Order: sequence, then structure tokens, then C-alpha cells
Amino acid sequence: MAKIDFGGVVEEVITAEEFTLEKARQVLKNEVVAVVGYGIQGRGQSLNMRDNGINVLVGEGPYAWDQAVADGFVPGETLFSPEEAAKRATIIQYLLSDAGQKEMWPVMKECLQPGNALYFSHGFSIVYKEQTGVIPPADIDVILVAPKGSGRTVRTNFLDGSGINSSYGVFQDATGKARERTLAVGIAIGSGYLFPTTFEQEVYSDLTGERGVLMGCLAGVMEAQYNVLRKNGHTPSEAFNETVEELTQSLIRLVAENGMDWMYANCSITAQRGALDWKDRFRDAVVPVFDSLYESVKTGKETQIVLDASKDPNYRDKLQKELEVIHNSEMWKAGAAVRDLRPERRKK
Ligand SMILES: NC(=O)c1ccc[n+]([C@@H]2O[C@H](COP(=O)([O-])OP(=O)(O)OC[C@H]3O[C@@H](n4cnc5c(N)ncnc54)[C@H](O)[C@@H]3O)[C@@H](O)[C@H]2O)c1
Ligand SMILES: CC(C)(O)[C@@H](O)C(=O)O
Ligand SMILES: [Mg+2]
Ligand SMILES: [Mg+2]
Repeated sequence: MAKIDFGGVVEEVITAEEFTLEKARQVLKNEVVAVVGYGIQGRGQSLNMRDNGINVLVGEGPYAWDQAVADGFVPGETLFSPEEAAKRATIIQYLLSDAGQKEMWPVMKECLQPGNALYFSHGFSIVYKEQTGVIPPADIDVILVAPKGSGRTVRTNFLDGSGINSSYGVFQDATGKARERTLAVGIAIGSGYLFPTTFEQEVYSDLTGERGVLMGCLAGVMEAQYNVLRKNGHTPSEAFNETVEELTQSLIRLVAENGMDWMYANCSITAQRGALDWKDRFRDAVVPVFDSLYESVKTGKETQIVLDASKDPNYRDKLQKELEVIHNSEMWKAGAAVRDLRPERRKK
């Protein structure tokens, strides 16, 4: 455990230097890991574990079966139905969509054996058990490794050697080795480092973050600024460059490199003065929105919205149609044109 000072609060994290991949392989050498759900997260974790020499099976239905085959998982050898894969495994990674986990739980729970580990990458099913019905038997480990990023980048970051940070937690330790199993899988899926959490802390923070700064709030404030610039006569290219392209191609990279003050310090005095004057006004304007968001998460209202929306057999099509509205908006069509003008994309 490395003790790290996070802004004055010392927390203990697990680094790949101390919990090495070799140690992870040793811990998992007699385990069979079934990744049930070969979706965005399941695919990234499966491929990384297979590359790391872990004995991985995939359990998938028709939705992503062909993708699993294309990735080299062999029907009847390393690729099975979700139930069959779970029955053959000792660690079952339950990586169906969160609504899918609820839907499939009556079948999945019958596949579990005493001493198994039931692994999640989100606290959703366990924490909101009254709504999901996911209540594991007492004779298994229930563990969590939650990558803090898209499953697509779990894979691409693994391949470029950067990895992705993950939180980890143990909800139930029936075998006395739940924590070691958790950390071993956390390293095997390519986590750069692992920070401790609980299922509840993970799901409350994650549902808030993706509805807030990471996705919902991000898209909202971008649209707000773009629309105000357009309302005041700025062209689509100017409005998009000033709202998105400069952020992604320049400024956010400086934030990632060395923090917000570093990015500020590398902009003009004019920009720094203005940003410092307006930062708190924007912050204070959205605190009430974040407070109501967190309340909606904590009370299970967001969970119910997800579960209710997913009851519609056409929920994926409906979601796709909502994404198409964004895609086909003037703002993001302007964005596509701006992206095509990037040097690396300009048609030779
Ligand atoms: N998407 C991410 O990048 C990401 C990041 C961190 C954590 N997570 C968590 O990982 C888990 C998996 O998420 P995901 O985004 O990879 O899932 P997903 O939406 O990509 O679906 C994963 C698989 O679930 C199956 N599935 C979906 N709905 C189903 C249903 N109703 N019945 C049966 N099977 C169904 C499909 O076979 C699909 O391949 C979730 O708990 C999620 O919160 C996801
Ligand atoms: C990638 C995210 C947003 O961090 C994840 O939490 C998800 O639910 O997809
Ligand atoms: Mg997240
Ligand atoms: Mg999430």
C-alpha cells in the first residue's frame, strides 16, 4: 500500500509496482475468470486479461457474440453463453449493462458456486438492491474494480502502456481472499493504480460524475456557450473553435499535463484575469444543480430512470436516436468540419 497525500488527506493506494502483474498472475493461476457481457467494458477487460496471461472465458449473447469471435474467443472453448461461462468460472465478472444485470440475475445467481467471486465494475446492482433484486448468496466473494474511464480506453490505454486508474472494493469476503482476488484482477485488467472505495461511494460518485462534469454538464455548458456565440452573430466555425476544438486540442491537454493553474499560466494575462473573475460565478451557479443531482442519485431516482428506460425493448434504438440529434445538430456538424481540417485529417 502506498500512502499518498491527496491535497492534505493521506490515502492508501495500490500501485502496479507493489502489486506486480506477476503477483496478480500467481493469485489468479488457479482461477478461471468469466467475463459475462462483452460490451464496452467487458471487451476491454477481457482482451487485457488475455494479453496478461489470465485464463479468461467470455459469456455473451447475440449482441456482441460476433465481436468476441472476431477478437479470437472460440465458441465452445473460450466463448459461451453467459450462463455456461459463469458455470465454468471461479471469478464471474458481471459486466452486462446495469439494467441487463437486473434482468439476468434470476438466471445468473443459479450459476454461482460456493467460493466463487462475483465481480462488478459498478456498485449499481448491489447498492440499489431493492430496485435491482441483485442479492448475492452469503458463500461467495462480492468484489469491485471500477475503471475510471470508458472501456474503450481501458483497452487503448493498456496497449499504449498508460493504463487507467480504477477504484476497488470488497462488499463480501466469504473466502478470506476477496481483497487479494480484487487487486489481482484490478492489475490484470491494466489498472495504472487502484484506490480504495466502497460499492456505495463508487456508485454515488460515478452516477454523479457522468451526469455532471464528465458528460451531462460538459455537453450542456458547451451547447450554452456555442448558442450564445451564435445568437450574437459568430460563425459556426468560430463558435465551435472557441467552445470545443481549442479545449480538446490545446487547453485540456495542459490541464492533464500539470493542472489547471498550469493551463492558466500558459494563457494570456487577459485570459487569466477574466477566467479567475468568472470561475466562481459559474461554480456558484451550478452548485444547486449538482446538489439536486446528488440527491437524485442517492435516493435511487437516477437508478429507477435507467431501469425504467431499459425496460423498452427498443431502448438501444431510442438511445441511438437521441445521440443522432446531437450528431446532426449544427454545433456538432460544424465540429465534424472543424475536425476534418486538423492537419492529420486533411485529405492529402
Ligand atoms: N461503458 C463503460 O465504459 C463503463 C465504464 C466503467 C464501468 N462500467 C460498468 O461496466 C458494466 C458493463 O457496462 P457496459 O457499458 O460495458 O455495458 P454495455 O451496455 O456495453 O452492455 C454489455 C453487455 O451486456 C449485454 N446486455 C445488455 N443489455 C442486456 C439485457 N437487457 N439482457 C442481457 N444482456 C444484456 C450485451 O450482451 C452487452 O454486450 C456496467 O456495470 C457499467 O456501469 C462501464
Ligand atoms: C465511462 C464512465 C462514464 O466513467 C462510466 O462510468 C460509464 O458508466 O460508462
Ligand atoms: Mg465512470
Ligand atoms: Mg458509470
